[in-house]
Amino acid sequence: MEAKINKQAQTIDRLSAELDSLVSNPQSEEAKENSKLKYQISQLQKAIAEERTNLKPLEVEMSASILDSLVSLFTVAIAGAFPNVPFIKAAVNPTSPKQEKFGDYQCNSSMQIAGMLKDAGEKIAPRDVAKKILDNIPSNNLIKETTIAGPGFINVFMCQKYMVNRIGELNNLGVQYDKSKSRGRKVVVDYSSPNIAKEMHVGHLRSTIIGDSIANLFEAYGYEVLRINHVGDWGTQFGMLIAHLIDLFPDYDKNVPRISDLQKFYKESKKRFDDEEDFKKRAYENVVKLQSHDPAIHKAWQAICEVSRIEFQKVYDRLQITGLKEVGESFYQDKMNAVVDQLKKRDLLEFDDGRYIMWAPGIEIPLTVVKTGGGYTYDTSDLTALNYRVNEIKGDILIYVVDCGQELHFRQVFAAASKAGFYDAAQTRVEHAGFGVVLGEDKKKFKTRSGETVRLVDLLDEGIKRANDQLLERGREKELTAQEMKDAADAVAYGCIKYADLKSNRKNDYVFSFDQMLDIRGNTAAYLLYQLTRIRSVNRKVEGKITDEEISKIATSGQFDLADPREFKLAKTILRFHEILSQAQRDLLIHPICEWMYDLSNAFSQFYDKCYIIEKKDGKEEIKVGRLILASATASVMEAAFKILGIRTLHKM
Ligand SMILES: NC(=[NH2+])NCCC[C@H](N)C(=O)O
Repeated sequence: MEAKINKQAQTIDRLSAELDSLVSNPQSEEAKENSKLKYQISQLQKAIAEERTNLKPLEVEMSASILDSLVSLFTVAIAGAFPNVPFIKAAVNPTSPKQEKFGDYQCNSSMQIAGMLKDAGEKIAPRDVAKKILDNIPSNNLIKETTIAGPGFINVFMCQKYMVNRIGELNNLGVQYDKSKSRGRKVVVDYSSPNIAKEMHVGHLRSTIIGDSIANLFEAYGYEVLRINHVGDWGTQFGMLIAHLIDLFPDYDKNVPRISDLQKFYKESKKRFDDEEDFKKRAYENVVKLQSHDPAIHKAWQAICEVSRIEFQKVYDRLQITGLKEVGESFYQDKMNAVVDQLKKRDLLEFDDGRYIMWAPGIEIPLTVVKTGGGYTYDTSDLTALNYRVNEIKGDILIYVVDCGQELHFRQVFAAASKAGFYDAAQTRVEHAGFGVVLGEDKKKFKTRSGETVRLVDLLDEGIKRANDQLLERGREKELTAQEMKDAADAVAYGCIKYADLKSNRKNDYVFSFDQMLDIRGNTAAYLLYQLTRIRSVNRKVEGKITDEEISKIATSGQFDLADPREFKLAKTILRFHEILSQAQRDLLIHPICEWMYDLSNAFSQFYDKCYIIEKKDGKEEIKVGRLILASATASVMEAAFKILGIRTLHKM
């Protein structure tokens, strides 16, 4: 019985998440008009309602995310107030800065419920709906007060005592992540994934940066995260690369070939392939030999992979990307036969002009599973990889951080895999987290002045140079040691490159601009890292005047208040941490974390300008301990957020 309820609860969660992402997906704003989407939404609502009716009574689920807790409280209240309404999840949002005087959060479900009641023939004004909802709010320690505004909005004011306790806890324990939902669950994140023997380009940089922070996010909440580098290390192009390698480096199996420029090597091979008949023939033979594991040819292939790997690793080392495990396309070679056999057995493949294709439900273009001549494709290897990740690795969540250009490919693969029974969407969350292309400041494809692809190492070098120049401009070499200067330049350069990417909605194209990303006055890592050093230095003001123990005692007892509106605002922003991260896990969008960090830093500045840590009263100094606690809580959540973004913080800069 318990297990059944759990499963239903999970189904509701999943459906709600699907619904939320349909409704909140910014790109689908116009598409909302789209009747297909509307239908989907109403079907989802119905499905949720059905699950709900089997699952009574609803229970309040309080969590570290204040928003999620409020949603739960209101959801329960609505179910209690209107047991016959086919139930929806309460719509609660934090109020915008302009509306803050009307409340901290707002629930606007009353109108919708009144509409649903009206459809069912019952007339009741939204404001009366709101009253009834409020009568049914379960007792809790979160809400201080509520008001009904306008046509039936419910404004929620947060309880200060609750906030004080949570801030005190942050001071004493640091950020705590609720791991109850992640226990024993695995997340597979496929990211970076460059191609062997080709230059790793800015697209792979995006994938690396975004993928790494998605992986960090799930890991923070206790999931077992597998970071998979699905490198393109297989395919017919290796035939020609191997032929060229054998000609140029006959001792390839003894010494790592010194190919300094793989791009050039690739181009040379291609040219010979196109021009020389004999070379072409050898290239084809190599493909066959590679597939049949001919030892010498296999070694040549490995040598080429090794050269690439060394190049990739340079980028990973500099960006401090760790834990990324290479499981490339070649890994699935021997597993593809079995998958194709299964598909054939289930009669899912269609013979079409020499090749085997597979139609996936709802998708106009079929997958090519077997090429004319028997070879496999990118579709085949991804179907196989998905099957492996679900059924061998036992992943519960699969995430593919790959450019939006491959959106159709992933829709095909996911739909086909589900049709083939490789996974059940009710059990396994499988998502393509796509991202847009990188543009230069001229809004054209990102290239060097001479039109070449930008080498990532060069790009990173330039970042370091610019960050260093900036530090010199600010005269920092007078304060910092040589090592501190180097650390600062590294952290600022890589931090800024990462942050600039992460702060824009990944689905959009993104303009790469060093000037913007390094601007110490803008919403950049440079600015935020600097803010963090300031926040951390607050303690210095009271050095020798109060001990950490005394501070933590006050934090524990909750004997401080948030009387000044700037203190209150800062506390409220700090406490949105888990709400923001919970949404990020739902949407796989990182930019709201950056927006929140910027808000947090602004809230801190406003607080710090007006709320003095030491106040003079009748000629006596009074230490405002609550303010110290607020500053330390700010630093804790900010550091935690930087960690998730994969950005190293500094003590001095
Ligand atoms: N499972 C995957 N298909 N992952 C992404 C691979 C990306 C591919 N190597 C590329 O550079 O475009």
